[in-house]
Amino acid sequence: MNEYVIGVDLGTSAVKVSAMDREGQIAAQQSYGYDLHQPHPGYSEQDPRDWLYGTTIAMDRLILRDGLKAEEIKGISFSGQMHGLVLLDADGNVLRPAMLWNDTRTTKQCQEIMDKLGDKFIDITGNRALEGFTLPKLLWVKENQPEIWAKAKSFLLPKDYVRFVMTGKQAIDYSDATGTVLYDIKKGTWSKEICDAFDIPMSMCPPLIRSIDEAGTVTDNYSMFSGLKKSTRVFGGGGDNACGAVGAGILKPNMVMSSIGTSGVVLKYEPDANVNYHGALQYECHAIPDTYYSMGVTLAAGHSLNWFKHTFAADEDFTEMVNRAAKRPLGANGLLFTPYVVGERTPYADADIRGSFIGVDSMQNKYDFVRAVIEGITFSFRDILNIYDQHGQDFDTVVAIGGGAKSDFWLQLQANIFNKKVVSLTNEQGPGLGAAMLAAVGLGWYDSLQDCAKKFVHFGKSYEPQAAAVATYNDLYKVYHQVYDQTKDLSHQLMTLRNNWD
Ligand SMILES: Nc1ncnc2c1ncn2[C@@H]1O[C@H](COP(=O)(O)OP(=O)(O)O)[C@@H](O)[C@H]1O
Ligand SMILES: O=C(CO)[C@@H](O)[C@H](O)COP(=O)(O)O
Repeated sequence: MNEYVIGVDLGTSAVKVSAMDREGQIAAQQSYGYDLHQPHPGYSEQDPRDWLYGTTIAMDRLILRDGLKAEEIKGISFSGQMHGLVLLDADGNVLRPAMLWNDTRTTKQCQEIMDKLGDKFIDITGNRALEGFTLPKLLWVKENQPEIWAKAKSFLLPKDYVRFVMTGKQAIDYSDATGTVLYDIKKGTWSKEICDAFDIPMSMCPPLIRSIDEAGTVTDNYSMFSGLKKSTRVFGGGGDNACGAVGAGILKPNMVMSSIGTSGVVLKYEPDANVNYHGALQYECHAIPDTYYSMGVTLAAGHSLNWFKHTFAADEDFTEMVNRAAKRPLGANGLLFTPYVVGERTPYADADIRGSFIGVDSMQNKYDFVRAVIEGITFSFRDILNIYDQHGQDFDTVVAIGGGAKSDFWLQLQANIFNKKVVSLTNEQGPGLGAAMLAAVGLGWYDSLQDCAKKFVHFGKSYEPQAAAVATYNDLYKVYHQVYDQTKDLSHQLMTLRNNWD
């Protein structure tokens, strides 16, 4: 009999499920898309039921369309979009739409957190309070929706909610717990000090589990709807970037990952909890037990390109649009784009900054604009790499994952803008692959994630920096780097006007 593990990658644009055999070969994949709701500037929400339906339908299709037998599915684990607040009542019902990682309505609450605890907050959590994180969202609900807050008994993160419905048990894994900023990174527990400071009952924080720990088995109900066997073992899983890093083989300090999904991420493996970037980068528990990672996040990486496509090239094929942009000259005929279309997180924690095109010229065409968007997103990653440079961190290889890594052009562009070797994976399902590996190790198929990586992770093509392009992009980056400072006052004035119109 064949035996499979399933990695569920609960992304922002879609859920992708991948079935893998013991040798790390992909047996089948399915995905299901869902909407993002942005009812006001800075708001970003999804209905947790959409994640649930999407995951169940995708899982059903693995069985009905791809012919996997339910009894062959031995284990399931998750990779989830991080930080999103799913608020539950005493019976485990969802109380309001989930507030996502790119929801930036909580600037006031972040300020209050930092005013009250300051550096102590960074010491405890490893992070500054930023709008996307879960604690400020809890405080926002408490302040603005007291009738909902009164019913709230616990909270979960996105993938933990899907796992809860699957198994009937609530838990959060350590890699996602750090992203709540309610977690004490040195003690390895929920922080009583932070909960007390902001009057969050400790009882709201669910039990903590490791990414490779068994969280339960499939409930009667979920078995009936999904076609999964009740004996299927379900493992903790991790935040999407931790899982992406596992699936990309980022298992030692000299390697860095770049991920172009809805968000953009530059991530580095860290062996212990003592490295201090003073909040300039996020610091999180890894999905590999007792290890950590740091990262910087561009809020709208793939999201900027998707926005441009929906708005100006809705009828075009995505790949064709990117291929046409690749044929435009380096630097898009003098057009620069900053990807701050939903505000920014790293290096500018600024909810009110907005994107701009600088250098618009009547000789440019639509594909210069697409190219400028792609180049601008990649320059924003270089801003993050600069922070690592400033902290004396050195590495020579970047492993690229995410939807953006499907494009040869974008992979080469990363090598040229970063001036580093960029390596792709033979299958770019980084986070889903990482999630499947967590289930494989949880089941005992492998002794460790490092062992599992030897079978499951396969590096693909390498992209070396091209000297002439590197020089051109160095010059352009010097201009790009000034755009934030020179446009922030204008963006803030516009945001004040918009808020008055609402
Ligand atoms: N062929 C392609 N070329 C370049 N970028 C792509 C391509 N296909 C998808 N993308 C980008 O990848 C992003 C989706 O990446 P993915 O890792 O699936 O996101 P998420 O996990 O956030 O749902 C999209 O926002 C899109 O901009
Ligand atoms: O906020 C973060 C990390 O801190 C994001 O990376 C989210 O975890 C969403 O990821 P994608 O949907 O872009 O994969």
